[in-house]
Amino acid sequence: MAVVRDRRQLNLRLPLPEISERRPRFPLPLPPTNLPFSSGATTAADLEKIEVIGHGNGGTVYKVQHKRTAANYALKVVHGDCDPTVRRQVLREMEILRFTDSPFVVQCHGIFQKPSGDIAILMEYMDAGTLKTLLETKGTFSEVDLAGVAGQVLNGLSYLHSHKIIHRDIKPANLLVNGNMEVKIADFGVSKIMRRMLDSCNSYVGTCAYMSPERFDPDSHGSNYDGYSGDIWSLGLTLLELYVGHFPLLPAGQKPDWATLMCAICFGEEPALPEGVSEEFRNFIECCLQKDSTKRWTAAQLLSHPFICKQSVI
Ligand SMILES: Nc1ncnc2c1ncn2[C@@H]1O[C@H](COP(=O)(O)OP(=O)(O)OP(=O)(O)O)[C@@H](O)[C@H]1O
Repeated sequence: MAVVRDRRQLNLRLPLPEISERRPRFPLPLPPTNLPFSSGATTAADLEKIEVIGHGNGGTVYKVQHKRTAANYALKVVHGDCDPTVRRQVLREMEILRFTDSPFVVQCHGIFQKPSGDIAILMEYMDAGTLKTLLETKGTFSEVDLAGVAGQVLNGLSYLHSHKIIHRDIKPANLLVNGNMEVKIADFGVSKIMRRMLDSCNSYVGTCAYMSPERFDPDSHGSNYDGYSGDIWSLGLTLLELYVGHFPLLPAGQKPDWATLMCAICFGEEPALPEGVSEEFRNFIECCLQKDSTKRWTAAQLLSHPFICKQSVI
């Protein structure tokens, strides 16, 4: 991780990706404009760094406060001289975040670039951490809580998939939570925008523990799988992990190495739920974790599953 320098003089002149033939043609809404940073005259000097939230592959995320409004935000800062792969991931994340506008996807409030090339993405601040940290600090989730989580993530995935965006890295650490227990999808560094109907989605990116069998071993599952169903597999594993308290394809405490994961995901039994769970939850998880991706339900279909619908009418 590169040393973090002072970036108070960031300005708002970011050369956003060129409109080209390969840009998506779908009418994604632009981010809302009623933001404290919508004026080109505003600089990142208006933000005060409060603390470091965490470090990722791509840089450092700070909690910052807007001096005039006292509103809190998260600022992800990435060095201009970072590894080219990391830079590509940040640009991809920017490209997606600046277009998406859903209550179930973390909101982007602005993008800054320094002449040095350092980039900063200003996002809404999710003050309760991630589903991973909640699992670690508060323990496993009840079925009722999981139905709430699943409904929100499915709404986010349904939005993304309807705009031809595949997340490709759904896991507890990439689902942010705020104090109202609102869950939002974040971290689009390895996502893919399906620009044309025939785009294939078989590249090996994302966290392999949550990868679907067809992504792990595309040759055995046909090389042109659509990718959307891979997000559903990852969601199923995520929910199961939040329920049982450990990565569900391996015994508790076992560290997953690549070969063990490959065997568990591609050749192991379909992940099973423990005794005592409701029939709705068991069936919901089965709909997500079908090894045959063509049998997996879509995000839109899962939103009508009794496990989700039953909870929303209680
Ligand atoms: N909008 C946000 N609000 C609150 N915390 C955030 C926000 N965005 C990211 N974080 C937190 O900041 C930390 C670093 O995030 P970042 O996205 O840079 O890396 P990562 O997801 O941990 O790892 P990587 O991107 O390398 O997979 C994580 O703990 C993440 O949960």
